Amino acid sequence: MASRIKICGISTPETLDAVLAARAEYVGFNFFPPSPRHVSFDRVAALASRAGDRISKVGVFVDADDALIAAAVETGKLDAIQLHGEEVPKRASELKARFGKPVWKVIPVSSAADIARGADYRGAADFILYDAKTPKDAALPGGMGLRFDWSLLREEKSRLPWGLAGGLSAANVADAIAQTGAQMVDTSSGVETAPGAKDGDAIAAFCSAVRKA
Ligand SMILES: O=C(O)c1ccccc1N[C@@H]1O[C@H](COP(=O)(O)O)[C@@H](O)[C@H]1O
Repeated sequence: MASRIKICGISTPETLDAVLAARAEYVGFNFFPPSPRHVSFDRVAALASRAGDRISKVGVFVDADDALIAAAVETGKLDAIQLHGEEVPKRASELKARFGKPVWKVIPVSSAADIARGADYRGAADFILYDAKTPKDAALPGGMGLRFDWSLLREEKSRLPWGLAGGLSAANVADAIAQTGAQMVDTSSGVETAPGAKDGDAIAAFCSAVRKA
């Protein structure tokens, strides 16, 4: 079965239409203010209503408080909450209980020990997304086009559904799927011409490469 696809960091109607046309399963809206892909509430309301039920809408949060997540869930009509910060398992379970939405926990990876941390979220999160660890002094914890050593995923034992992110593009996603068997692949900067500027052709090429993989 083809891997599911998430295109993350969508902030314009034109690029949302490209994601819909390419039949990705998930679109990501970024609620981390320092990100070049951050969306305002006004904008996300318009995007959510344009998308309707044609795609699952995932909100990306970095150590956000409940008030921000509540406003985003409501305004962006979110179907899932992606935690891309240092949220511990207890925080993931609290958010799952409070909002009644699937919680995706991102695990930043640079070693086998990081992959093992996925199991800590059993019973707390619904889905694990393995992404490359960004440098300590980086402005963003994701969205930097960095890859990790995919062979580390051979040790994946969380027993949770999981996906792969980090430096994926149309050029390497088939190889990533072949090497890891990822059930879902997620990209942001790999379908851009500049940080935050998504490219419709690159989105289509990415989705096509996943389906051919
Ligand atoms: O994209 C961002 O700006 C971002 C900011 C803060 C947290 C997460 C962010 N993006 C996520 O990171 C992955 C990997 O990005 P990339 O493909 O390597 O550019 C992306 O899929 C988003 O889920």
